[in-house]
Amino acid sequence: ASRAGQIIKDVMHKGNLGIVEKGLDKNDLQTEADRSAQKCIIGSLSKLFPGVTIIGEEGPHNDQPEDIPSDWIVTEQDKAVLASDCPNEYSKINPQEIVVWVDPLDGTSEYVEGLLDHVTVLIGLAVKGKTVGGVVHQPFYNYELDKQGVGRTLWGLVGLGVGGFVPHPPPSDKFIITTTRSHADAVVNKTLEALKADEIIRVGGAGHKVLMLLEGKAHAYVFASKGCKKWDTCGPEGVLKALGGTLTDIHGNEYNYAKDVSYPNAQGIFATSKHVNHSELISKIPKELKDRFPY
Ligand SMILES: Nc1ncnc2c1ncn2[C@@H]1O[C@H](COP(=O)(O)O)[C@@H](OP(=O)(O)O)[C@H]1O
Ligand SMILES: [Mg+2]
Ligand SMILES: [Mg+2]
Ligand SMILES: [Mg+2]
Repeated sequence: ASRAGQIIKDVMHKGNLGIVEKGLDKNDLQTEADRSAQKCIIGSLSKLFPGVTIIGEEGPHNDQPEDIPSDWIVTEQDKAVLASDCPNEYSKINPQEIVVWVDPLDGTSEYVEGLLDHVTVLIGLAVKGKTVGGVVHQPFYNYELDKQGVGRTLWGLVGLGVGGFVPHPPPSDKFIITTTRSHADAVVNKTLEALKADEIIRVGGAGHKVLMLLEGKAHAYVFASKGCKKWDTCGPEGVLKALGGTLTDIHGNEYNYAKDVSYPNAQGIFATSKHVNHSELISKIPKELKDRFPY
């Protein structure tokens, strides 16, 4: 994830983002950074873990090894994480039961607009369809103060814990929701109104919004839309879950991350930190809004 983050920075510094619109949707962009970062992550992981299914946002991985620059292929692993004991529940997993969901650049709209700290690299780990871990790398963390910064990498594994950041509870004297800044519609906004937050913070990226929960800047991430996909949520959910938080659809059901599922999170996103009563908050969404999902 951090090598991909460096590639994302290199593309920004070169200045030609190579933007294309995906399909017919002017709100769904892809840049050279999305494409190259995915080659780096999937090229590296598929070499290290050939039996594991890896699914990336930017399409199937058809590259031959010689098509990927050799310095994009990472073989070293994080010594600090590997020094931890692997929880027992993971000691007998077959590679066939694992799916890795890769969002090489989350927050592409914000990357293009220069809101650089909204950008993250997301790698999620699912076993038998359930999210068990994740990595959220923020390449431009603190970039306005620390121009030479290397970003930061947050990780979590259910049963082991989290690393790369200091968890923080949200304020107890007000209720804050974070949501999309670039993909809102009438249903998204009506759902937010029903929850009666004191403050709504609109920022880019599914990864960035889960960061806000991890660091106590918001109580809930609510997005009543089918726009997010499995690669947007698996990685962030892994870190959140490892810290006792919850990410579900707007009915309160967990998503299935097995390799044959459809990509859209068609029933919306509802995520809370462990300091919030998830089901009580979901019960505040009016039935007529919930009944619109999936749509
Ligand atoms: N209506 C929509 N169409 C396409 N993608 C959408 C979408 N709504 C949300 N997403 C995707 O979900 C992620 C989080 O969105 P948001 O920042 O609006 O909360 C973004 O991921 P990417 O930037 O990786 O594509 C975004 O593209
Ligand atoms: Mg995208
Ligand atoms: Mg994304
Ligand atoms: Mg993306």
